[in-house]
Amino acid sequence: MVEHRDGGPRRENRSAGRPKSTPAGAGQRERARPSAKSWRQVQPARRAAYTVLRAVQEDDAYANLLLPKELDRLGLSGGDAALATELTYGTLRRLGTYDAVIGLAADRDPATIDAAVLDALRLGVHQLMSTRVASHAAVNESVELAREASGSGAAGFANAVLRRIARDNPGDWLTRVADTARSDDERIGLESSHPVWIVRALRRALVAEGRGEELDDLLDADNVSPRVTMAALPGLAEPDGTRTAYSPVGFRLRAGDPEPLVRGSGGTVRVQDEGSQLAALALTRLAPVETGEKWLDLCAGPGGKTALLAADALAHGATLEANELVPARAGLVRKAIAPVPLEVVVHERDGRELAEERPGAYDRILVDAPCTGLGALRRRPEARWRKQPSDVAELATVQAGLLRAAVGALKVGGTVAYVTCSPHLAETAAIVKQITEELGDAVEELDARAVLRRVSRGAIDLPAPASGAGHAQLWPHRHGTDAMFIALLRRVR
Ligand SMILES: C[S@@+](CC[C@H](N)C(=O)[O-])C[C@H]1O[C@@H](n2cnc3c(N)ncnc32)[C@H](O)[C@@H]1O
Repeated sequence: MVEHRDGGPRRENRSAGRPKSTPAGAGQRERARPSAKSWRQVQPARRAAYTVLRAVQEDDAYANLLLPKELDRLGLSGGDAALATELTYGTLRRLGTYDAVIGLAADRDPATIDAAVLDALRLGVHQLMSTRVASHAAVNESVELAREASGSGAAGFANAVLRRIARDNPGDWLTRVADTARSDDERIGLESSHPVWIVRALRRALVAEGRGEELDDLLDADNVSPRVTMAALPGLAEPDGTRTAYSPVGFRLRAGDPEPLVRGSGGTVRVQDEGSQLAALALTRLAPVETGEKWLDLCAGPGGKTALLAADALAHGATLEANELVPARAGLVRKAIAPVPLEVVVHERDGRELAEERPGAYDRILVDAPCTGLGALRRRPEARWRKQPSDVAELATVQAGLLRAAVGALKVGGTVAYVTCSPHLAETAAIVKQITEELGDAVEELDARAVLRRVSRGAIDLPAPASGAGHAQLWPHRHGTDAMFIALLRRVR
């Protein structure tokens, strides 16, 4: 039986506890610098992907931050860069399924396989099961990577496992993997490569709005790279491409790399998920802005939404302050808003303290709260394996504290937008319910879905939750956005 943590692959050092007598893959660790010959044998795109996989497993690196550096270091661009990206992201996303396949093909728990060899196997399995790469290339280069990592014994082991996997088609392996599941949720987790606790959390969120039947589509969407969406800062730039369906400032490039357009625009055009655009605009456009309104972005780093708030504040004569707990991220906020000619003070504080010190000060506050990020799994390929159910409870305390403090910092009649890029009910509806119950008739929840329908360029499918609450939930499979949650609370006394 393949061992999983909640259906996901184990992340502990896979060498630990490995039986000394196990054969190949296990280890003689004849690790040495790759020979000139082996450097020739492994394509740079595969080598880049493998390097990133290793760093993600060993150093807790983030693939989306490390991969561009690795591409740069190896001088990869165009098709090679695209291949390296697909191999890295695809392998990381599908790790749960691939480890289960490897466990069956090797007839041993993947946790007992040398970690560096296991990563080489995962890269090979991804190519065999999910790409059109020729199987001899997928097998040979992964075997070479295993050899470099752990010697000829490991190469023999990797060769045997990958050839066994290559013999049958991916559908057969998926059926075998599904047959190992002890429950329906575990089966769904293994097939879709999601930890079981995340499968359940996503299902609960969909069921809450009467759309439980969309779960498979959502899990599939998590395994596909999102299309790049751009935002044109209102009043400072115009959408320059195919317009997106919902955001009035969103568009897609006709083709190619967004970087030259971003640079050429002086930062007034930027890459931004359409859901993030809508979340910011739901606050700035929920009602006409009165000149002199005071706005605050309480959890601003790295500043994507701050830039949109700043542009709308500038256009309508409002003022804006921003705050971010982590100084390095506060620096990113300053950079993000630099293209907007508006004076914005960026505080570096715990948002709860900052807001508590300013009772009744603001007309509009954005609380884009720190969260598990379960709504952005498609763009953070390793995140699903890193997050733990215990993270949710810890974050919920901070989220409730930030929202409570933000409401206190509103003027009477002012509005806070509570936003997360997670659809987990404990981080979304439960936080809003807790704070509205706590504050009683001091706050009212506005109809965020109606606001979004007004802001949106086109019709937007936002079912009402059975609870009757006013929030809006966006979804990757339905809207093509990250799963952003948006609730609007108005202070009424
Ligand atoms: C979801 S991110 C915000 C994303 C940002 N609004 C954007 O669109 O680019 C949440 C941010 O809150 C920050 N944060 C975490 N705890 C905080 C706290 N207690 N007070 C203020 N900021 C906090 C995190 O460092 C993180 O940068």
